[in-house]
Amino acid sequence: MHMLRQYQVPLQRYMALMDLQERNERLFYKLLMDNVEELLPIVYTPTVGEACQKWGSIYRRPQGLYISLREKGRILDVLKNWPERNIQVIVVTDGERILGLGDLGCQGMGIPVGKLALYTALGGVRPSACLPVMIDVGTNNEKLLNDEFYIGLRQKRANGQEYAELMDEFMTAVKQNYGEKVLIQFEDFANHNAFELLAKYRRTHLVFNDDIQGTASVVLAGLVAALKLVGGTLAEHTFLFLGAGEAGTGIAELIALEMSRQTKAPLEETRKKIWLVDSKGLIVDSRKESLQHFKKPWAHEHEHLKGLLDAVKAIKPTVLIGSSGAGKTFTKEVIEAMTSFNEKPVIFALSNPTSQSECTAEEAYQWSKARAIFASGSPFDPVECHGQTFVPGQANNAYIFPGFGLGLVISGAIRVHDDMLLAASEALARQVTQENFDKGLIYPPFSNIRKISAHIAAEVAAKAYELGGLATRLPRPANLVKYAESCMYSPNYAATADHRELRFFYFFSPE
Ligand SMILES: O=C([O-])CC(=O)C(=O)O
Ligand SMILES: [Mg+2]
Repeated sequence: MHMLRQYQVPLQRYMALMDLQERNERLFYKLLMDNVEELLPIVYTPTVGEACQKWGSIYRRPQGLYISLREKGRILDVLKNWPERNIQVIVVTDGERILGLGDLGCQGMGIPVGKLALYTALGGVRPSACLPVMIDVGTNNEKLLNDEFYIGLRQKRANGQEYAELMDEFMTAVKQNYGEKVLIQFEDFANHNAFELLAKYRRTHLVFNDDIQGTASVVLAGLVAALKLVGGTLAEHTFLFLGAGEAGTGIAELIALEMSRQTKAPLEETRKKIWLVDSKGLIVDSRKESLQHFKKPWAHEHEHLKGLLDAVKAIKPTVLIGSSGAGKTFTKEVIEAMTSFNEKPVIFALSNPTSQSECTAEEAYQWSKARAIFASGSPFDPVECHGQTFVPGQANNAYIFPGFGLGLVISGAIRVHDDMLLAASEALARQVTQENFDKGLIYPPFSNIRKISAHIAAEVAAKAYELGGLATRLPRPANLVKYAESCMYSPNYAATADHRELRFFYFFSPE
């Protein structure tokens, strides 16, 4: 840590950490686990975003498996080249929508690498059981296509049938090579592919879309916790989203589902409490014909309004959620409007990395006269405002996916069910202590994440057992929290450490 801290530039810390991961994986994880709050912003958002933007020019080692269009027809062979056989979690991207940074092509590999580092550090999945995959179908990013250090295919993105066939070959090969209990996490695909891939493979594979489902679960947990501070039930609140893509519609649907469970009202009714704004304005019934299918359920009766501010003034939401990937869109006027009709406006600026955040923590607290309940996707430092210190929450799917995946792995689950997302969400919300609430926190600190993940894993596994046939690890362990904890990788040197590491250890140790 002393050496890392001497680097002033976050990207240099990132590179030093990636070198350490290659050189001494165990020490890398020990460091990450013991200093999670300090190192998360390096290994993960925001720094990982910058790393992806510069991936080609900081490249040292592959770190994961690159599968390109040129391997079409041979993907199974390519998978067999990966040195580890016993894979439990794959994070795969095609790089088309990396965080809120857009199409970064092959350089998006940084995201699967970072997510899987968190699977191990925060969720306790063994490092050797994690496989980062980049499906390289080209990029539409001109700057990258002309960049001498770009490492991917220099062509425009394949789409349509060619794309679908490549993905299908990959999905089939994964199941053939690793069996049906391997978890495939889709990450940072563009909207037009993300929804389709999830719908297509959720019935045949163990798949989880982190941007749709993970984000939904973490935000619902934060909202449930926020209700303790603002009062009322979910159904008594009105929600407005800026951004109607994977995150926005995913969160909206999970909120509607939870409302429907609580009030017994049908989904079509509970959805009406939720409004979405996209790049063309408020989503309303008169736009229905031209809307993409995942936006249609949110086209309620209302006159069409073009801007966010007009929508805020007309809908008067109690909760405002930014999920558009576009930074600086929660302006002073928008936050002041939210504050004019809410005692405590709930404001979530979810887009990543920090540069794409809809507003900063400081802006949210200043413009709301310190009344906002604020959370963001990327971390912000505590803010001094009106003589008080506010610690913003980090509504990031990193709270959910490591524990969620662990729960699937330890129960031997073969499918993901929406009820598991609600269970994960409840488990996370339950981990917020009175002490946290007293400080205005709606998420527990990341320093407790291993314990939080064990609880999430236990609830997800419990659901898998409850939902008959989804869990294949039998018999069901009696105490699932203890069982989850006992399964978690820890970076200690055990007596059975492999020879290479032992040699390394003895050579350098003074004894
Ligand atoms: O990676 C993150 O920090 C959260 C996420 O999934 C995204 O922004 O796409
Ligand atoms: Mg993502």
